[in-house]
Amino acid sequence: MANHSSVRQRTSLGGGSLDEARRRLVFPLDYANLDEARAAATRIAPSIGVLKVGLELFVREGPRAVEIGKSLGLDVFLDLKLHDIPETVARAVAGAAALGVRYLTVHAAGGTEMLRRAANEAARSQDMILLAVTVLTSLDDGDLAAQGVQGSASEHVVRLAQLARGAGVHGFVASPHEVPALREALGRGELIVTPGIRLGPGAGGAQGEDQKRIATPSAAISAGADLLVVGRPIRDAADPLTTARSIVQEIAHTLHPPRP
Ligand SMILES: O=c1ccn([C@@H]2O[C@H](COP(=O)(O)O)[C@@H](O)[C@H]2O)c(=O)[nH]1
Repeated sequence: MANHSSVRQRTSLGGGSLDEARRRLVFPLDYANLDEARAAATRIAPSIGVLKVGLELFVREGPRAVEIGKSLGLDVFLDLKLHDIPETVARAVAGAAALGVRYLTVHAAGGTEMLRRAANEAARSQDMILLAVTVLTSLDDGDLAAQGVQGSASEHVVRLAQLARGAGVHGFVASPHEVPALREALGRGELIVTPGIRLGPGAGGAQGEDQKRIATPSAAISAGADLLVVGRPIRDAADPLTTARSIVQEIAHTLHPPRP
């Protein structure tokens, strides 16, 4: 099992300003087929650190989607959000490790035994980092109340992250809003990944699409996030590469503000 601080260290997020910022940007290959995904990945590759393969592409194309990132020399994040009985999840984690992915997600809500089996299986692979998805960024306090969850999304995120850490998971997916509470509860050594990133002033409310807990890249970095997942703001931009580059600049300036 990975030790307390090693997961964040293993991502090597330090280094030069622009290169460090680039390595923190995760681009989801949310495309309908391999050709579209490969074309987009090839175009955007110089400005990102990680390619994320999610349900849409993996369900259609399977492991060939993972090969896109590997062939471009990028870390691959397999975002399958596994949530099933412990035996089934453990065997799926072993399968993902065999594909050579760097990151893999499971749902923290799967419970202690499922998380423990997943973490043990992930630890067999030297390179794979298991991430526990806490509360999806598309949910807010009202959605959680409708599911019978007591308290705020932030409280639930911390509760689930603590459960996952107790089971041996040291990386977490949450919205930028919960990062300060997670850092306070878990310390600096854990890896925190934040989707729900939106650009510009609209990030305060209007431009979230189905995302409900959103923030700008600079707000996420200031809050203490390690990796930022930015999908549609790049994918659907008129010029995706320029948009990705400007996000990298924003991350770099937030990490290392220019001296006055
Ligand atoms: O809580 C979560 C967990 C995962 N995601 C994934 O991140 C991207 C976000 O895409 P956008 O287009 O930037 O909204 C997407 O692949 C999700 O499956 C998430 O959004 N929230």
